[in-house]
Amino acid sequence: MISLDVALGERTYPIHVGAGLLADANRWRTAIRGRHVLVVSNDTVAPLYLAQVEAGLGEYRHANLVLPDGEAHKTLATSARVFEALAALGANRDATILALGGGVIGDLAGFAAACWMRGIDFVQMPTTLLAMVDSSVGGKTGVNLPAGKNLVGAFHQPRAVIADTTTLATLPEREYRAGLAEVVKYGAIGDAAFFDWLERHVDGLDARDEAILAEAIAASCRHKAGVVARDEHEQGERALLNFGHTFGHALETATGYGTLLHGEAVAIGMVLAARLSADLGRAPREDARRLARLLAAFGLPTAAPPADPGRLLSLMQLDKKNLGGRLRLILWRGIGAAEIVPDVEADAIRGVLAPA
Ligand SMILES: NC(=O)c1ccc[n+]([C@@H]2O[C@H](COP(=O)([O-])OP(=O)(O)OC[C@H]3O[C@@H](n4cnc5c(N)ncnc54)[C@H](O)[C@@H]3O)[C@@H](O)[C@H]2O)c1
Ligand SMILES: O=C(O)C(=O)C[C@@H](O)[C@H](O)[C@H](O)COP(=O)(O)O
Ligand SMILES: [Zn+2]
Repeated sequence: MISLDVALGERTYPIHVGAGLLADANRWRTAIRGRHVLVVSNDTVAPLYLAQVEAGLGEYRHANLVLPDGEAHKTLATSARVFEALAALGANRDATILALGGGVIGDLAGFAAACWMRGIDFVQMPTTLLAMVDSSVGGKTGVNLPAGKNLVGAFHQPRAVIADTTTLATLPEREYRAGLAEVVKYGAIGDAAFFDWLERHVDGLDARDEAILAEAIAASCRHKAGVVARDEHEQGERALLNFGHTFGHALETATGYGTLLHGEAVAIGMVLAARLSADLGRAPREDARRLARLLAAFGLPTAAPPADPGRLLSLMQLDKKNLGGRLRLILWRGIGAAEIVPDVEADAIRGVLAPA
């Protein structure tokens, strides 16, 4: 097992990554402070893993809420179902939500935890690669609106992250590959040596080699934990974690949530951001090609599906990073170096959005 902390003073919390952790209730029960526990999961994950979690909940007053699966359900309406379940359980301020699932469940259950009685504890129990390396860490919680991704949300840190890597055995191939996109992101934005390492370990990661995968998850969590500890509320450096996301979120919204997986949209978004950086003379074009090659080697898409560039641009205009009506994007200086660019010309963006 690998353990590391997200260092946030009194709110510091552990990330545990290892095989069999869901069944090891002693590991995660210490994160539960009160008597009431609501387990939030979905109808794909619950049949696989809920029993293991329930077995560890002996003396707690607990209930389960099993939601329909899918990004299309990461909505305000679904959060209302979590609030209703908390009310039915009689959950007070010392209640804890256990979020058992991928990033959709983590974001949604975390958002409900941030809102219920103005904030209760929650524990992230990620079961996808993407959730283990990214969404379970850092306290960004929220839901989508038809107008855009994650437009309603709160920063609310979990009490612990329990990543049981045995759950990855049942993760479908396409979802696994989508998780690799966020792993590549860490190398692309801030760690050229890690990027090189990923290039050398494509086969091992493809094969889900246990040791190589554990190293990739640990490295990703270390990156994210470091950034979050230094800039919890995205006043600066944390925005770099959004590399590829302004494009990616616009594509997810434009194509209807769930058509493109988040990781796939981010893969395409990173390629577009890298190409835009090269067009603007900020990054070597060969680095942009190298990034696209690595993503393609992981079986990820690198070109946008048909979508109206005007609509994409208007969706990008509602991105949370924009200030003063200006498009503020995460661009690139090349492998291992991303940067915040405060005022990117719409015409330059149109250039990379235009169908090839
Ligand atoms: N909060 C953050 O910092 C952050 C970071 C990255 C992504 N996100 C969000 O995370 C979401 C994407 O998360 P995701 O990629 O985990 O998608 P997801 O939660 O939809 O899970 C992917 C699919 O895998 C299934 N699944 C989950 N675990 C499984 C398992 N062990 N075995 C079999 N099937 C399993 C799910 O039911 C779902 O069908 C997006 O909404 C994205 O915006 C948030
Ligand atoms: O943790 C962060 O900060 C990130 O940006 C991580 C992203 O991978 C993630 O998709 C996040 O949900 C995007 O946040 P948003 O602020 O753009 O909605
Ligand atoms: Zn992301």
